[in-house]
Amino acid sequence: MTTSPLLDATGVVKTYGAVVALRNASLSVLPGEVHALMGANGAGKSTLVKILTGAIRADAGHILIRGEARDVRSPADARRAGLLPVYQEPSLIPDLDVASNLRLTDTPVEPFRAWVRELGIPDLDIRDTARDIPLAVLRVLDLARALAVEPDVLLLDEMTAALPANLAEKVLEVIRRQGDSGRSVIFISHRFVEISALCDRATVLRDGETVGVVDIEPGVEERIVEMMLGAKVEKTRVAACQASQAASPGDSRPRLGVANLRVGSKLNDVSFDLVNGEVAGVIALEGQGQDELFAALAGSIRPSGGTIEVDGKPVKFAHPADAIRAGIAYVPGDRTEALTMQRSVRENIALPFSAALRNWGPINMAQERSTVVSAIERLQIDTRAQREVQRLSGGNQQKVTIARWIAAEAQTILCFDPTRGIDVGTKQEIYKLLRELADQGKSVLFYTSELEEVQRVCDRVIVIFGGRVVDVFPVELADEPALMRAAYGLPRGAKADVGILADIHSSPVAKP
Ligand SMILES: Nc1ncnc2c1ncn2[C@@H]1O[C@H](COP(=O)(O)OP(=O)(O)OP(=O)(O)O)[C@@H](O)[C@H]1O
Repeated sequence: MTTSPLLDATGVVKTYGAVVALRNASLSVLPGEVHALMGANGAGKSTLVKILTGAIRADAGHILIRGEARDVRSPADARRAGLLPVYQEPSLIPDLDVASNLRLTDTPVEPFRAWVRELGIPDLDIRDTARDIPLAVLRVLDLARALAVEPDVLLLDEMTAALPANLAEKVLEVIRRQGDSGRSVIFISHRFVEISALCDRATVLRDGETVGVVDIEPGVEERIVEMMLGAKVEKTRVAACQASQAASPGDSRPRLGVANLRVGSKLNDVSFDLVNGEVAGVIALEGQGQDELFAALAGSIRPSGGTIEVDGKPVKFAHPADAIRAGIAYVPGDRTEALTMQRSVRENIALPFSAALRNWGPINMAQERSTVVSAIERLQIDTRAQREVQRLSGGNQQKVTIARWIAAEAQTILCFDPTRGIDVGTKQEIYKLLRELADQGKSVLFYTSELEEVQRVCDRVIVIFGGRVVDVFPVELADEPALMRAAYGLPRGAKADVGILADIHSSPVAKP
C-alpha cells in the first residue's frame, strides 16, 4: 500500500515585479518523512516555505493537505492545518521579553520550556528581552515555539545555519525524533552532512522550478549539486583549495597580537597572534566567548583587560570606526547587523568608501562602480532585486556583507561564520577568496560553526572553551572528531560521547 502525502504542492508560481521567485515549484511530503528542500541561493526555497505557511500568497498553484485542497491565506490558516515554520531570521519581537512573545503567538508556556531544555538551553529566563539573547539561542527558541504546538509538518528554513555544534546536535536529534514519531519535517540546509544524516528524500529547486526529487542514499550529493547548479556546475565546482602553510616568513611581527584579553565574565585571558598571510580558524561551542572576542577586535565592545596590538603597536578601539581605520574589517554573523536593508546592493558594498571620505570632494564613481561590480561578480550575487538589500534572498544578503570588505581591501578580515546560508557553489568561491586574500599577504580570522570548513581554508585553528584558548591545532591535525573533543574542553586523545554530530563528523561522506 502506498502512503498518500501529508502535504502536496504543485505548480506554485510567485513573482515580484520583474523577479520570478517561483516559476513552477512542487513539493510532496509523506507522513513521518524528513524531507530536504535544496537549491542554490535565490532558488526560491524560502519563498515556497512562506507560501506554504501563509506568510505570502502565491500567484498560482495548488496545495493539498491530507489530500484536501487548501487555500492557506494566513499563518493562522497554516497553523490550523498543522503547518508551522521556523523562518531564516529570528522572529521574536526584539523589544519584548520571551514571555510576551509567547503570549502574542498563543504558545503554551510549559511545553515551550520543556522543548527549550530538551534543545540544550537549561537556564533560559523567559523574562529576558529578546534583543539581549544571542542569535543562536533565538533560533532555538523559535524552534521550541513551533514544537510546543505539536505541528504535523514543521518547516525549518536553515535552522542549523547559525548554530554551533552542541546546539545543532540537539536540534538534529529532535528533528530525527519528529520523523520517528510520524510527524513530517521540511528541512532547508546547505550542509550535506546534515542532509545525509537526517533526511529521507530531497526536492531540488533551481531558478524557481522543481528539477528533481531524490532518495537520500550514499553518493547522492553529486547528483544533487548538479541538479542545483545546472549549467553553472562546471564554473562553480572548483576544487577545494589547499590550505597553504602560514606564509610571510620574512615578516615575523604579527599583524594582530592579542594578549590576556578579557571581556567581563565571558572572555577570560585569551592570547594568540595572527600573522599576515594566514587564515586562522576559531572553533567554539555556543557561548564560549567567541562573540565577545570578535566584538572586541572589531571595536564594538571594550575589553575589560588585556591588550590588542596591530603591527606591534598597542591599540584601544573606542568605536568600530577605529578598528576600520586600523585596517580591520568585520563580517558579522548576523547580517542584519551589517546591512542597511532599505539601501541598494551597490550602496551597501560601497559603504566603507563613502564612510572613509575625510574631505568633501568628488567620489570617484567610475572606480567605485568597477570595484563594486567585480565584487558582485566574484561572489555571484543575484542582483535581480538589487534596489533594496532586504529583497535579496538570505544567502545573497550574506554575500553582500562579504563583498563589502573584499571591495574595501582591508588588511585584516574578521569573519564570523561567513558562509552561513551560502550555497555549496558559492562556498567554494568564498574559501578560494579567503585563501587568495591570505596569499596576497592579508590576514583572516575565521570563526566557523561548520567544522569541515577548517580543513578547507585554515592554516591552523584556535579552539576556545569557557572563554579561554584551550588548544591550537595545525590544520593537519584538525580533523573533525579532534576538533569536537577540543571544543568540549577535553584533552587531545580523550573519547567523548558527543552525540549525533560526532557520528556525522566521523562518518565518511562525499563532500561536494
Ligand atoms: N520581497 C521581494 N521582492 C523582490 N524579490 C524578492 C522578494 N523576496 C524574494 N525575492 C527574490 O526571490 C528569489 C528567491 O528568493 P528566496 O529567498 O526564496 O531564495 P532561497 O532559495 O531561499 O535562497 P537562500 O538560500 O539564499 O536563502 C530571489 O531572487 C529574491 O531576490
